[in-house]
Amino acid sequence: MNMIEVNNITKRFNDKLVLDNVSFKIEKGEIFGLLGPNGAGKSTLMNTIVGLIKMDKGEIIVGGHDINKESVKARSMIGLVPQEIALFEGLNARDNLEYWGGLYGLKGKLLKERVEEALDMVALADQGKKLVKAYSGGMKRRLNIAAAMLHHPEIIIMDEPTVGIDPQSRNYIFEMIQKINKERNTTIIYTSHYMEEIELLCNNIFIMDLGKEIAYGTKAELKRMVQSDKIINIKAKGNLDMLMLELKKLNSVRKIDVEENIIKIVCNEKMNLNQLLIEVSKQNVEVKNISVEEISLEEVFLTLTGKRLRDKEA
Ligand SMILES: Nc1ncnc2c1ncn2[C@@H]1O[C@H](COP(=O)(O)OP(=O)(O)OP(=O)(O)O)[C@@H](O)[C@H]1O
Repeated sequence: MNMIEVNNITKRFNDKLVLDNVSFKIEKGEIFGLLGPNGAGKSTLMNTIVGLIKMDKGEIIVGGHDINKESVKARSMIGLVPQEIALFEGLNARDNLEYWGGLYGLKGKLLKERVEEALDMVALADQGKKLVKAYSGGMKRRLNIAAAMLHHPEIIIMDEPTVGIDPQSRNYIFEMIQKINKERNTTIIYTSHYMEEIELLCNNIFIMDLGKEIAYGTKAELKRMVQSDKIINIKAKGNLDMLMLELKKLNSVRKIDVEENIIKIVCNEKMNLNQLLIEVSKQNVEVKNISVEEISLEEVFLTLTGKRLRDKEA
């Protein structure tokens, strides 16, 4: 069953096209990864799915409900964890969650139970009485996630939940996502510009940049798109610029970079190692080491877009 259908969404801010005919489907119980560099349009897309931003064209169906026509029903199925922390610093964690639970219509014993359950889920049960202003950034983010799950939504959307947090909180968040997905079959949309997080958590992946689909499919399918590619690393000393110029002339070379003393060559299946070695031996370089690597999602992105995923903190 499709939990979310995004059909041909287009959105402009003034004259700027921010979402360009985006479409995908997410099945119930999937952990769906939305990956793209800063400014790709991820937050705009998430906010459109929850109905906070109106699309110019297209259609979004959440659990069978059109977000424009049956917005209350559609929105009630979603717990959104926004990028910005939405907590009262002067209240403790429990009081914050009680406030949010109240907004979802929870009260009395059920509200108390859900608050304890959510605190437990994000491993903050023993910190519930602490004022939020005394929390670390990672703890705040975990509490923010707890707030989004109080009403047991069928879908949780997390907009870059691990930006700028400590590794321990990041691990708690990963464990929590996997647990809630396994135990409650919650559908998760996880947006990130960290390739390794998407690779670890998600079954299906949508890669976007500049508002457009770059690639969409399972991890295996995405890797298969550039499957015949391999990466050859040559560690060498000497005139590497000259060597790179010569190697670029080979038809089988798709991309070539140099970092310190290592030349990294992304090449297709036509690459003949002998030919490569002949080219290398013609140049005035001393080869220290040659190795062949398996392709990663980072390389898939790089090969498809010609760009490295920019890091938020960079
Ligand atoms: N309210 C707005 N008005 C005008 N332009 C906007 C608005 N919101 C977003 N944009 C622009 O739309 C583009 C996509 O932004 P968006 O925040 O959706 O990207 P993102 O992939 O979530 O990036 P990040 O990882 O930095 O959060 C950017 O160029 C941004 O400047």
